[in-house]
Amino acid sequence: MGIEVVVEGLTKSFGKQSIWRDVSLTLPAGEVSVMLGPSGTGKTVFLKSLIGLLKPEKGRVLINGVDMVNSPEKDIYETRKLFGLMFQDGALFGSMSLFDNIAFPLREHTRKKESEIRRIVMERIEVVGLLGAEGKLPGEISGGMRKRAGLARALVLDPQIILCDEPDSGLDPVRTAYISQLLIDLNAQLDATMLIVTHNLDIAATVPDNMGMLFLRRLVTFGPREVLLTSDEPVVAQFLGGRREGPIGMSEEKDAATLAAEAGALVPAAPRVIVPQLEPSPGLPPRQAVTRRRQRVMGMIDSLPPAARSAIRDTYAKNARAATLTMPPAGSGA
Ligand SMILES: Nc1ncnc2c1ncn2[C@@H]1O[C@H](COP(=O)(O)OP(=O)(O)OP(=O)(O)O)[C@@H](O)[C@H]1O
Repeated sequence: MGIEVVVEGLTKSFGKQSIWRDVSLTLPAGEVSVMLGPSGTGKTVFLKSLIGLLKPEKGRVLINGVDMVNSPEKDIYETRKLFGLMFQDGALFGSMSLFDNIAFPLREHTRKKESEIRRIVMERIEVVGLLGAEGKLPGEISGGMRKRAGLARALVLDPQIILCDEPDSGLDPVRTAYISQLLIDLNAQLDATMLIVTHNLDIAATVPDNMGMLFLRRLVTFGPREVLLTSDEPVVAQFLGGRREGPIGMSEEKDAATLAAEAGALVPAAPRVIVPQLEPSPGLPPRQAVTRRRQRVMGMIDSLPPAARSAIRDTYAKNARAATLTMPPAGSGA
């Protein structure tokens, strides 16, 4: 099963530029979480801080008792092996075939024989739907295929925590839908803890168990997906509605005068509908995170805002009805 990641009071700046302050959240073990946020709010910096590649000035990132900010470098290095990372552009070596790219972490970090490496690499290539393309160079395939190759490479060391930085960037809506399904399928197969950074509203609406949003140097919210999807915080509503009206401007933050002018002319946003979360593809095992998440969320339900509470109760009631409908009738012998 995936491992819980506990982030406490994380604060990061570059020189005088503050990126975010006092970020605290827990990525529940084996669940899928999404971090949203306008461009430049430090989502990639957050991912890099989780694996100890960037050092926040304050706070802790606890994984199996190791603090990825303050522990000795050798402990951080060892713990980093639990992660699989998928970068925005796939980050593949241009002169190596897809096979060699995907085999790279195994050749670099393990002493496995070439035959064993071949078995693992081909298995991962099959999982991401790239069978037949293993001999190609990254320059000879599409952006979507490069992303999937990047994902296959992130999977070869059997990661327990998977971080994906904008898995949808540069993809058309159909390819993005495939990537969304692939992420859910991977979660069903590996039961790994996953954090996906994205701007994509379809991924946000259909993939995660939990969602958070970074804006104006702080974590606006993080929790069960229903909390963000029903939130009436102006910044969340604007982002999820994909609207120009609201606190997010072209250069992140609008000035007070523009906001006041907009407030007068604001058309009420359409009510948001919560679409069902994706299920694993037929033939795959159910996601183990589902039962754990349900227990966890029902345990905290009284502390959530009323709109989120009723959305969660609705979702679980619908799931229960669906489960009853698919049960064979009593006495049918099926
Ligand atoms: N190594 C670095 N040194 C200095 N500044 C940096 C460094 N890495 C990132 N930054 C700055 O931190 C800010 C946040 O960058 P980041 O890439 O994390 O944003 P993001 O939310 O992932 O954006 P996008 O959605 O556009 O990818 C930017 O202003 C960027 O210039």
